[in-house]
Amino acid sequence: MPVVRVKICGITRVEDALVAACAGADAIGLVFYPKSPRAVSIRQAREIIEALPPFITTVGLFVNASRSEVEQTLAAVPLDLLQFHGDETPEECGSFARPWIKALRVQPGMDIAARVSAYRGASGVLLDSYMAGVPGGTGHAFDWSLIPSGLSLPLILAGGLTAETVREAIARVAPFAVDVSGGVEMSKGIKDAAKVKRFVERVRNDM
Ligand SMILES: O=C(O)c1ccccc1NCC(=O)[C@H](O)[C@H](O)COP(=O)(O)O
Repeated sequence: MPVVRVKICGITRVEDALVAACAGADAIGLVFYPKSPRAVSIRQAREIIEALPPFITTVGLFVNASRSEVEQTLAAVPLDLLQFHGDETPEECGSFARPWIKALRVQPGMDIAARVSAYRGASGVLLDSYMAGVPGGTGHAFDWSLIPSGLSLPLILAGGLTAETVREAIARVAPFAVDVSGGVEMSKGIKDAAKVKRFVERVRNDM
């Protein structure tokens, strides 16, 4: 069975980043979207990244941010990968000389394969739940049967995953990686160490 990578998104505290790293997560997500309850400042982001051990990918998440906002963040924070979670075009996403992934929010009737193909410069595509007025971190799953097979980019599955559902999700969707936020929290932006550990264990199929 191929290894499924794990990203723990919406990290706001050094201790939660360390829990994720020690649990075996491959990546952490830092939300640079001021309206999010999980938003981090430049200073917070730097402190979190400086505390990390090596080999953990740091992902900066943006929602329709201006070019200068992204550039200022990149100049101050050592991010490995950008995640665009809004209406950014492929050209905008690819204009920062940094690897990037694009989040798409799945709705019935959407031509997922065509939307994914449009972002061909991406390192991967993250499929997330659609909820009107909420750009991400909804805590809700979407209908995985809508995902076509043979997508042209590595698939990162997100949306309402928990330790209880992630094995079924992997079995049904066979993603390259899974992404979780709300399912490993005790409150918005505050991760629950036991849930983080359990989630990663379940992905690794250790328990
Ligand atoms: O977390 C947020 O508040 C957020 C706000 C705006 C855009 C994206 C956001 N989060 C993205 C994620 O945390 C995940 O990539 C994904 O949406 C899964 O979240 P969840 O359903 O809570 O597991």
